[in-house]
Amino acid sequence: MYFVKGGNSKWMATLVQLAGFPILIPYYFIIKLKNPTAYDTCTKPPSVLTLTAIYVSLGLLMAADCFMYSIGLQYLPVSTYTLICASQLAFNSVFSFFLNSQKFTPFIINSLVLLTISSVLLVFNNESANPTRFSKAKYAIGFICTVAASAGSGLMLSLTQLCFRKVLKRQTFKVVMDMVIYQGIVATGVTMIGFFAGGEWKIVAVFLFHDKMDGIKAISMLLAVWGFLSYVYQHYLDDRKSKAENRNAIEVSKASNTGTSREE
Ligand SMILES: Nc1ncnc2[nH]cnc12
Repeated sequence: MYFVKGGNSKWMATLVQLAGFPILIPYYFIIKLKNPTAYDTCTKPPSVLTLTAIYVSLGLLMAADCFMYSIGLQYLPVSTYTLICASQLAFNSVFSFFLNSQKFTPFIINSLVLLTISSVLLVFNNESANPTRFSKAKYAIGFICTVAASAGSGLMLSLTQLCFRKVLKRQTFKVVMDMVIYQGIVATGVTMIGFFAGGEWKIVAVFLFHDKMDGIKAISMLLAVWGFLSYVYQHYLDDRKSKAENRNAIEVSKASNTGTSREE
């Protein structure tokens, strides 16, 4: 809406993607008062230097990512942009495979194939996509930036998970909230510097947008939704399996306890 109605500041568009994190701060303290054990940890935390390095690098990655999303939003129609963004699931799976040993099951592969096809279809669809607003070159820049941003999102999530596993070694409420808030502070701070240093002060308010939906976009959207559902279904199966395994483990441990007490 902002760009369609004449807004021109990429920094401003980036800022609105990032600046919402303070809404979590009251929740952070309310939970602390209500449930102090959510903050308990047994292991020694990493040094301040290590934590700072993690928050700053992930914060910078997040700011760069949102800036590229802003370029994509500026040069692409919203439906095209949104469909390309669906590829972040695929990127997330690939990075999770390499960084966090996530497995590729048939449902995940199905999801990846569909999401990739759905995004690739859009490359051939730039004729009808908002023909008057931007040139082919800008469409290409928007496309590349949105794909790069989607890859960046997948990378960022996988790196965050890697940090939780290998460096922070915990996933308590506090550790997760610290990550979200400090990463948000770094990303918002960097973006504000860019906004003021770049001199992009003038903001045009916008209220409405209209975006055409044609045949290829509809098919692309269908594939993206199908791919996404496949991905969600795999997670549902994983969740069910892990719950069943937990139940079995509890039953086995109960049975072995009963056996031991009878022998005694
Ligand atoms: N994951 C994401 N997808 C699309 N746009 C975004 N802006 C910030 N994060 C985003």
